Amino acid sequence: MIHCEGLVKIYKSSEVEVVALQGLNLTVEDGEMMAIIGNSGSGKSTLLNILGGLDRPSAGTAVVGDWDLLKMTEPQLVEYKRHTVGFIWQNNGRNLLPYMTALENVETPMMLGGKYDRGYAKQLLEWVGLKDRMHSRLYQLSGGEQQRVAIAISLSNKPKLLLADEPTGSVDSETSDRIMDIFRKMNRELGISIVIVTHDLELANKVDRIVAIRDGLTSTEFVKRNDSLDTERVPGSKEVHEAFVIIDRAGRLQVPREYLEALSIDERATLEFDGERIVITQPK
Ligand SMILES: Nc1ncnc2c1ncn2[C@@H]1O[C@H](COP(=O)(O)OP(=O)(O)OP(=O)(O)O)[C@@H](O)[C@H]1O
Repeated sequence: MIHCEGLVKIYKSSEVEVVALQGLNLTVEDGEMMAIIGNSGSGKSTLLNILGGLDRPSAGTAVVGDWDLLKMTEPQLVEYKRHTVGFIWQNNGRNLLPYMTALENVETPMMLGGKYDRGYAKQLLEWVGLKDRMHSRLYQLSGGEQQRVAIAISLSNKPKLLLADEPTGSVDSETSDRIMDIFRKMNRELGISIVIVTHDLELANKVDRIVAIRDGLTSTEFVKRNDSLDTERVPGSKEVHEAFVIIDRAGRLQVPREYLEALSIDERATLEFDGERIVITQPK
């Protein structure tokens, strides 16, 4: 579904240049539900905005389905946003119309996209648990309910890929669980690929794969250890993820800063290979 290689994003203003993505690699399979984690400023939103067609990459490869995000013309970008991706923000106020009902809020983008389908709009609201509130105006709904309307809207164009930037950032833990259940259901039943950006490790643990971004590069990947086990059916089971460091085609990997600091390794290190292990040490 997603293939990024050597992806670079540079923000330029008159005085400064910020390299937000420095050659990032990421692959997401069709039908996968995964999370991206990373510290503030690591480049998570930049990546999501590029994948959502809201921002243009500076260099590298970024392909989503059949679309090449570096080569797309403006009209193709509009087409892409309209039919291939759905987007959910933490603060969805900018998408929702407060004096319209939940149903009208879902129907409006359908009309703009030329695919009006009232039955499907109602079905979406039912899926997100708002069957009884679909005729309520937005300002009459709680923050969590509004977030669920935003999820219904993001699915209104029947996207193949759903991008969610901190989707549970402003709701309580019960609503957060509910939102994750909805994502899981959409992923399983509609086969939508889902990428969730989050600070919340609890949330990230509910997906099969987590990719950590550090300084604009994918650094570590965590894969659920026993993904053949349906953990939802095993009460009290803890989901276990195994950590892998990501190595790109050129053999580059990111060594966690705390490891380097603990060994006082600065610009150079010694690399030894003993036939089984590669050992990084401080130069003698
Ligand atoms: N429009 C912009 N102009 C200039 N610099 C930007 C712009 N947007 C982001 N940046 C910079 O790019 C880097 C990555 O920002 P980004 O918003 O992608 O990080 P993030 O991981 O999503 O952070 P957070 O978790 O705080 O949202 C940061 O150094 C940020 O200051």
